[in-house]
Amino acid sequence: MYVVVNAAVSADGKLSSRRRDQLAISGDEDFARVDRLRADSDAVVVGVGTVLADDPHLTVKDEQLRDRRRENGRSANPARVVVDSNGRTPMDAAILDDAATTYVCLSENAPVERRADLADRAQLLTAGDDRVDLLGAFATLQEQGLEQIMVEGGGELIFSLFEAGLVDELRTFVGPKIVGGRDAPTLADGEGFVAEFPMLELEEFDRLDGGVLLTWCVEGR
Ligand SMILES: NC(=O)C1=CN([C@@H]2O[C@H](COP(=O)(O)OP(=O)(O)OC[C@H]3O[C@@H](n4cnc5c(N)ncnc54)[C@H](OP(=O)(O)O)[C@@H]3O)[C@@H](O)[C@H]2O)C=CC1
Ligand SMILES: Nc1nc(O)c(N)c(N[C@@H]2O[C@H](COP(=O)(O)O)[C@@H](O)[C@H]2O)n1
Repeated sequence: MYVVVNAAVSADGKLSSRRRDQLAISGDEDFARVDRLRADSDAVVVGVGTVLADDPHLTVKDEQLRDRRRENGRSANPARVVVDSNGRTPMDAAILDDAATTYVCLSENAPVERRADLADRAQLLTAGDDRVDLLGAFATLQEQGLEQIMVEGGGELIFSLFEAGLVDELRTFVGPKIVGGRDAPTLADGEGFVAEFPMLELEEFDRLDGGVLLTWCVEGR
């Protein structure tokens, strides 16, 4: 399995504003790059915080990219995965439509009624007692044949994935905007590291959309 985390941050490192609703940081060029990365992936993963905040669809937008996937014997869209300990994904969430297979990763704590509802629209997998155990969940996704994984956020999930040692590559678009706010989400939130910080090696940097795309490899992976 190879895990790429992709996110867009403002020049001051925020994923969105303190209101935690969807904020366009990328421009057209970067959104097109993200679409190509989705098209190259077997699955696109987000945390339930992103589902509740953004209601993302997580599909490939460019028809030619979807056609190319079909020509290669793949589904038009990659699978979608939401990490959701208690089954909080709303039944009318865009990721539960029939545009792609969706996996909901739950913990043992998820109420039976929520499981029953979600099972109508998604494949359920369970890992962890109170919170999703990411190592367990990602191992199950790999058993399902999902090898090339793209993670789109948000900050809580990205931190936990680094903590679990699951990230191979980080692609960060840094956009020309200041958002500010001590409570605005950043690329890696969670509890934060105080020692044994994950270290990165810069592989590439490219100017686009008035900002910069940074491609980092995680040391030791
Ligand atoms: N600019 C960008 O590229 C992007 C921006 N965003 C923005 O980010 C914000 C959402 O981010 P955020 O609030 O951090 O939410 P996340 O999408 O990171 O989801 C976090 C939630 O996932 C669940 N979860 C389950 N297991 C774990 C685990 N092991 N580790 C971490 N989380 C786990 C938790 O909820 P529970 O306990 O209920 O399971 C947790 O609260 C929004 O404002 C959105 O707009 C999001 C994506 C990309
Ligand atoms: N790459 C990127 N740039 C931004 O500026 C963003 N706000 C995001 N957000 C992510 O894209 C998801 C929306 O996907 P759909 O268009 O609905 O398919 C959103 O939930 C974030 O994960 N990404």
